[in-house]
Amino acid sequence: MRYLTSGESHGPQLTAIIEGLPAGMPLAAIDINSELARRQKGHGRGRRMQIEKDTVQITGGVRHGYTLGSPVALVVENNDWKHWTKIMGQEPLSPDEEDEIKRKISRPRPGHADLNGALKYGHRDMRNVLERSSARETTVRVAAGAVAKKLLEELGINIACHVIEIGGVKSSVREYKSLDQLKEITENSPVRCIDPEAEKQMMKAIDEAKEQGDSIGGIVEVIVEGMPPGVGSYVHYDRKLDAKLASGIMSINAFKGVEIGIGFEAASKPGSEVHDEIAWSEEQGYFRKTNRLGGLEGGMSTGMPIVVRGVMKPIPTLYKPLQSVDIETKEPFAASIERSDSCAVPAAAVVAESVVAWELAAAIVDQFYSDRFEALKENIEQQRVFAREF
Ligand SMILES: Cc1cc2nc3c(=O)[nH]c(=O)nc-3n(C[C@H](O)[C@H](O)[C@H](O)COP(=O)(O)O)c2cc1C
Ligand SMILES: C=C(O[C@@H]1CC(C(=O)O)=C[C@@H](OP(=O)(O)O)[C@H]1O)C(=O)O
Repeated sequence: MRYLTSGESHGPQLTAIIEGLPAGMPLAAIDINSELARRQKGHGRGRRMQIEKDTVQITGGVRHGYTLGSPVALVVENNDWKHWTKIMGQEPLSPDEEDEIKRKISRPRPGHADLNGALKYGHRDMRNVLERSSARETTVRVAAGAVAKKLLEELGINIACHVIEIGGVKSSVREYKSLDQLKEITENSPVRCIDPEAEKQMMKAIDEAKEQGDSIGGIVEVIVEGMPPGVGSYVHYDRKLDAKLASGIMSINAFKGVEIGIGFEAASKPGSEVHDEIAWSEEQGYFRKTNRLGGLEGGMSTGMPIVVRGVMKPIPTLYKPLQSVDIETKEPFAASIERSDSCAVPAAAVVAESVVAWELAAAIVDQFYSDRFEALKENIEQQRVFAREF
């Protein structure tokens, strides 16, 4: 199963085409719209999020609320597009507008894709780079992830996310009764954090960064319950499930690191405090007494909760810009300022949840017979029974 996306940040729409979904899976726009709305929330977002009200149109692959097995096409229109038709070259310019509107972006922002993209594709107007390198594209990645989440949900697999650090403020509440409880709390938190004290400090840190024309990053965590054991494989590098999850997280704009389970902490601990002892019970079959390795061993799911974290760097566009060089004059200049978020970690948590959902759903669809959704459901149930009785 795979998908591609198309569309510019200020173009008319974003599109995703998903190939390889089973036939007969229930799917409605409402399943996707709720996820799009989650991605738009979060303290620290810029004005763009007030302009957009992201909603999806399913323009292919679904009939009477069920997938057909043909490619599923998802479209999200950009409300902001109507303000950009001239800049994006879709409307003729009058001679007195030419100079003003065709003005090139020539001062690359450190940390964004501007300069590398210009050097790669030869664009002297770096708007041609930023339009596609913008995280606006994560809208349709979340739409594709919502389809994956629907598939997982139907198979009894539950997924959630939360923010565990922003600008150095750490959440110290790491216990929760259930994933559903975690979801309920984070949906009501402006920073998607389950620690009310840390939540206040995180919001303060975001406001301070904004006031100072600066930006801050953070760490998000995704948890998945109900994965059957044995998804992925140890036999080849490109079938390892942990590698796929890491690649998915690293593909999100501004993500610079990934951890699975205790992650980097494993470096300083003895093996006896890292590996999870194996146990067995009649009702559960095999299980681990702890879950320090985050539900993955040997590139495969263990059946324990999958725990993946990702670190997001601070947003590169700064209202108090860093020094850069104008590519036309080669003179030093302050980097250009585009309207920007000051912190997008809460939104990025939803993106991380979506990419994890996608990678897990794709691994399942690729591993089990999945032309017919009902058959896939039976196969997953059989795998659970097989593992329990093994
Ligand atoms: C949800 C989200 C929102 C973002 N918003 C902005 C923004 O408003 N301004 C900005 O400069 N970068 C923003 N970024 C980060 C850039 O898109 C990212 O840094 C850029 O694409 C360069 O890629 P890299 O950081 O992965 O190297 C955002 C990222 C995410 C995930
Ligand atoms: C549009 C979104 O995020 C954008 C990501 C982004 C960037 O450079 O990555 C820059 C900003 O774009 P704009 O200049 O249009 O406000 C953000 O708003 C979104 O998340 O939907």
